[in-house]
Amino acid sequence: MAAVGKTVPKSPKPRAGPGSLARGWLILYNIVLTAGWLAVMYVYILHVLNNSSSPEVYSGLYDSVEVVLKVFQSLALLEIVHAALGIVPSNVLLTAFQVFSRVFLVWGVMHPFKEAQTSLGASLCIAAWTITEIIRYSFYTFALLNMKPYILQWCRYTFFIVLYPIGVTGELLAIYSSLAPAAEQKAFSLEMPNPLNVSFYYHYFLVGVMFTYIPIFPQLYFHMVRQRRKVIGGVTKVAKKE
Ligand SMILES: CCCCCCCCCCCCC/C=C/C(=O)SCCNC(=O)CCNC(=O)[C@H](O)C(C)(C)COP(=O)(O)OP(=O)(O)OC[C@H]1O[C@@H](n2cnc3c(N)ncnc32)[C@H](O)[C@@H]1OP(=O)(O)O
Repeated sequence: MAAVGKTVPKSPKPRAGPGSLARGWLILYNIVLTAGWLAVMYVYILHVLNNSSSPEVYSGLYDSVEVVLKVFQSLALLEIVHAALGIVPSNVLLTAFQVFSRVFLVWGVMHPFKEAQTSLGASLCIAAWTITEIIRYSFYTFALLNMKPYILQWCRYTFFIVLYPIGVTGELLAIYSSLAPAAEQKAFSLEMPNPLNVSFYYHYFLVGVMFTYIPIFPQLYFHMVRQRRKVIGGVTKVAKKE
């Protein structure tokens, strides 16, 4: 019997899922993105198998995956839209940091600079992104279909522990490889004198981006640690008999 005067803890309200139109869209989106990243993985593995004994094994990898990578990494921008519209309960800011950093790597670092394309960093981060995204989008698809295979859920909330550091190391190495060519070519830079009376040096901007990883990466990482605790790491509370 509940004691008089004692407050009974409220159980959290179950969160409403997306409406049927949004749900249909998300299922389609997640299936397409799973297929896209599977295609990246297929091309990646094929490239490695065909070049296993040559230095091209990592230096030529970007050329092989370029088109599929660009398409499917860019489609991730829709994730920010999903979070902003509230059709998925993700944090908009964290999602934006996560997606922008990758889209920026693809279009602002690898696309313009051969040195970044052929760096070890590029193949490291592309491998980490690919494994993460195949698991993540397929997990979301199953979840929307009211199925949550435990193995997939476990991978979704565990692999990041090693894949995040690998991905970030790869990204930083790729940006680092682009610094010298960016400075040399004065790429995307604006020198004085000019009518706007401002100067902009892209290689300094790239250095600035590298520094932003210091405050932002731990936030993303510990967000995932909290998600892991919430989803698979919870302690089962046994109700005490009074
Ligand atoms: C000029 C620009 C410069 C920018 C500079 C920025 C610097 C940034 C530095 C940081 C660098 C990071 C680099 C990243 C590298 C890598 O990715 S390496 C590979 C390893 N990576 C990972 O493992 C990624 C892990 N991160 C994420 O998954 C996300 O990005 C996240 C935003 C951090 C995840 O958060 P969240 O959305 O909260 O996670 P979930 O638990 O999965 O989802 C919460 C709920 O939302 C539902 N949901 C989300 N998306 C979908 C979807 N597409 N479809 C359906 N449902 C979705 C999900 O199911 C959850 O719902 P509930 O179960 O009901 O809670």
